[in-house]
Amino acid sequence: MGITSLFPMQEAVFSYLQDASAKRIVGDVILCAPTGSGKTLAYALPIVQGIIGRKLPRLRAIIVLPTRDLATQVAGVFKELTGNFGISVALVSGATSIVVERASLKTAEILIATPGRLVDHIENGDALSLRSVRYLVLDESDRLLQDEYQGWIDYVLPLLGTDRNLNSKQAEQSCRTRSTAGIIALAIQPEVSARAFMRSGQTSQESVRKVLVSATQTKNPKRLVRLGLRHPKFFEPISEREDTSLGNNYNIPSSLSEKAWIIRDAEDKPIVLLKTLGWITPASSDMHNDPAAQAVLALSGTKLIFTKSIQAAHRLCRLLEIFALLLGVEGDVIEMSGDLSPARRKQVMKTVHERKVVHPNSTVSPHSSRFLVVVCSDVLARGVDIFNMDAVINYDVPVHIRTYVHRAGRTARAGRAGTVVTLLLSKQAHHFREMVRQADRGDRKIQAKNLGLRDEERASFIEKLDNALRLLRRLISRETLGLLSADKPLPEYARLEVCNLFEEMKADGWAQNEDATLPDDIRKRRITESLEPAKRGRLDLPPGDSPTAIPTDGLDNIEATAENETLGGEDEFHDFLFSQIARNLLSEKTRSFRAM
Ligand SMILES: Nc1ncnc2c1ncn2[C@@H]1O[C@H](COP(=O)(O)OP(=O)(O)OP(=O)(O)O)[C@@H](O)[C@H]1O
Repeated sequence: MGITSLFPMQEAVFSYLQDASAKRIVGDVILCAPTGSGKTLAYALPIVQGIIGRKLPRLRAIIVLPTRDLATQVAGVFKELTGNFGISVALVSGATSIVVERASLKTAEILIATPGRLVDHIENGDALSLRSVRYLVLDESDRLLQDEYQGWIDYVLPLLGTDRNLNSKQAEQSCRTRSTAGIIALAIQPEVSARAFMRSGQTSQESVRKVLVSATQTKNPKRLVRLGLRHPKFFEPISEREDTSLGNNYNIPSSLSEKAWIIRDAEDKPIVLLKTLGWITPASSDMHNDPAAQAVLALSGTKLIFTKSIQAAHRLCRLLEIFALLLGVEGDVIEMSGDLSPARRKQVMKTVHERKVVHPNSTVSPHSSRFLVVVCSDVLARGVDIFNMDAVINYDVPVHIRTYVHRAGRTARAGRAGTVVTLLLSKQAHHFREMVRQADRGDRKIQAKNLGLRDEERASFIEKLDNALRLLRRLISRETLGLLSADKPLPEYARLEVCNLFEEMKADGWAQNEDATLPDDIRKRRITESLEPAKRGRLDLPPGDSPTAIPTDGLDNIEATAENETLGGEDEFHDFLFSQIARNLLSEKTRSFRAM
């Protein structure tokens, strides 16, 4: 693991939990610390410490995470920590068959689970005794407390620390009643009722400590109350602000540099992205005056590009694959989204962690000077720990500040430097500014710049972009018709088509690398094709391919995203309720990690 000392936040949480366990102090924990600040170890260490030396192997801790990928990641951390102590860690997330999972439950002392799979195992009466459970951790708690997941809480909570023969239907019923009563009481008379509510109904869970972990803790009282927290202890970073009663719920690492490029014309967006990636550079004479020149990130290294949907990620990935060939840049572009098969996702994650090349037709071996660009949907936005991520680019603006915080948090982890760049259309800039302002981030600033293309630049590049988009359209169209696998790297025929654009691009000086040549496999194939027209005909696209609509920036309709970005009235109501609870109940709140 290579960790020599603990971060202050980890020390604070560790010593509190150790002390509280030793003295049998009742109290749950709410940990709200920046992305990449080591929250996993903060709760994992005290849990493991508490189990070491226990003679009877029993299930002592359940850690719940919202996705399979995150559960797998956290299970890895626990396995590393417990390796030398013979503590059994089980993972139930659907990553392996239910039979294999069931077998692992028999001896499990620490269980890492996704909510659905956890309920499945309990419902099926699998070898899962919850009687000795002492910790319930909700990692990414705000996500786990969202509506679509809440069923699992109602189901699991009443069973913790009890014999499992408690009728689950009864338990569910009692919990529902309690929650509804609680929220109504809070709304009417926050101070008195909520205290009484939090004290009540804890009979079955007295011995279970709940730990809520996120960089963006929920402020929604309805969601918090149903957990029946007891004397919650808040851990959050020191705030300079006077009014800290609500705490800073959106934590950004201090080593993160935040930028936003405002783009006037939607169709310039892909070109601005290429510039930001350092794939195309402005003429050297412009370097001092052109803001784009200062905007460019280092070409090498690993970057993560977020798009608004699975489809958008796929299109952008394809487009970048095409441009990587056209511009002769040395690196790899890969896609990561929920649409990929589990095997492919695993392979991509391995690649990202190891920074290796996965494309079978990639000819260059892994090297630090080669870049790796991962284009993804929000599947990678939360919790995923990628050690060597140099920058995050929001190609599509995030629709909520929470999403912004988590996406940005994939870089600048564990005190390292990192950059997040958000590409904004002029129309979106106002909303984005408002969203950031409402997040109440103290003195943090996002460096914003207008970043258009000069007319001559646009004139010279737009034709290449059009050609690339035409090729992209045909690719997508073939995938839609089921003639191509969207799960594979750029197919052969598309790479051949790229040849036709390549020389043109190079002649016009757009190639990032002056000496760029086509990869050998394409060059050889191209010569063969030109000698054998019959064969070439087979590779060409059918004439009837219908183009897929690619509006505005040439990729998708961005304006639709901007319109969806509003904070609902319900959120405001919950914010109000939460503020009441926070002021009235949580006076024990820890204001700094050190001042415990
Ligand atoms: N004390 C430490 N010293 C050095 N590195 C550490 C330390 N603790 C944790 N790390 C490393 O910091 C990285 C981030 O840790 P972790 O994934 O727990 O962050 P997190 O706070 O949960 O982030 P997120 O909110 O994004 O989920 C990991 O690679 C981890 O190994």
